[in-house]
Amino acid sequence: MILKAENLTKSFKNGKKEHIVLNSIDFEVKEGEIFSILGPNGAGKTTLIKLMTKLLNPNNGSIYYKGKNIAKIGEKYYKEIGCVLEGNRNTYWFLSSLENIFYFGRLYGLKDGYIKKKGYELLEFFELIDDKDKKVGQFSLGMQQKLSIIISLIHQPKILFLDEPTLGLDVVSKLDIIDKLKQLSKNEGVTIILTSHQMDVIEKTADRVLLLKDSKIHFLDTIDKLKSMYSKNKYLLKIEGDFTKKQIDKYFDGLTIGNHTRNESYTEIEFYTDYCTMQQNFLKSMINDGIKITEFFKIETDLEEIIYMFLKNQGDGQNI
Ligand SMILES: Nc1ncnc2c1ncn2[C@@H]1O[C@H](COP(=O)(O)OP(=O)(O)OP(=O)(O)O)[C@@H](O)[C@H]1O
Repeated sequence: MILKAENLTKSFKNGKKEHIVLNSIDFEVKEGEIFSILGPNGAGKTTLIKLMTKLLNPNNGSIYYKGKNIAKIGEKYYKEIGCVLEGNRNTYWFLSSLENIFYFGRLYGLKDGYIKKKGYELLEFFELIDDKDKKVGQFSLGMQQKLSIIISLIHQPKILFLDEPTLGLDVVSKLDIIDKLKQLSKNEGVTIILTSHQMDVIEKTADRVLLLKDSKIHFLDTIDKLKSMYSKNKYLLKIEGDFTKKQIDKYFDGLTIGNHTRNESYTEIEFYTDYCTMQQNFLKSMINDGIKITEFFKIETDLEEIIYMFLKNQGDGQNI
């Protein structure tokens, strides 16, 4: 475990009212993992990142880095972490990428020789080496984001915090950044803590996800666990000819019906069920009644759908 939050509470004053964003939450981040923070708009994801990077102080509770309270570590903590918050204010547009790297490297107190070596290494790794002398103002969004990440890695932090790292990026840039983050975590052992609203990014990167809602943690585990706990079996059945409403009611009695299409030549029905035996029984009786089934398969529920239903149901997973 590299980071631990204990009884963490953060509220903001909204006029005379106190708005509690995080209410006494506890969690641990494992060394080298990619840890994703999810939640609806305003859930407190950025606030949590700001608390972990000491840009904000909690009202209550503590965060421990390798067992030490970050409030007591002082400036040294910033040598252990790197951070890219949302937006492109992290770099200077009138400077080249290499000049930006030197500027920020020197702010960390690093020697020029080291900055050059590490800077070139990172520029190579992120495939920006050919653009080292180009002004950042001429960079695409994807290139700017890569440079921001390079800068946040120049002092070899143990933890990298990223707030919406792939926001606004095209598919290629997004996949490229995802690939680099995975390599950093798996090969270099960098712990990555990120927020994102893009479920494909979470699904491709995260070892574990923390789901925030209503100032509490509703889930903290792997995506597979989330899927196995909250995804219901969703199936599609296609049959020849028009299936009457009466027939649907007869055969699908007790099952949740999703989208369905009916026309003269075929009927397509999506339905949810948890019970294998029930499916088999109703399929059997359909076949016995001479109904011709042309397709029958399970539809994978994607993460976006699961999270949506999970949050809609207050995280209790009922009705999914
Ligand atoms: N400095 C601040 N002063 C007052 N309220 C704040 C401050 N920072 C955040 N908040 C409030 O705290 C809540 C959580 O904000 P935060 O930005 O952490 O949410 P988020 O989960 O990152 O949202 P989003 O997904 O929209 O980026 C919001 O209601 C926001 O208005």
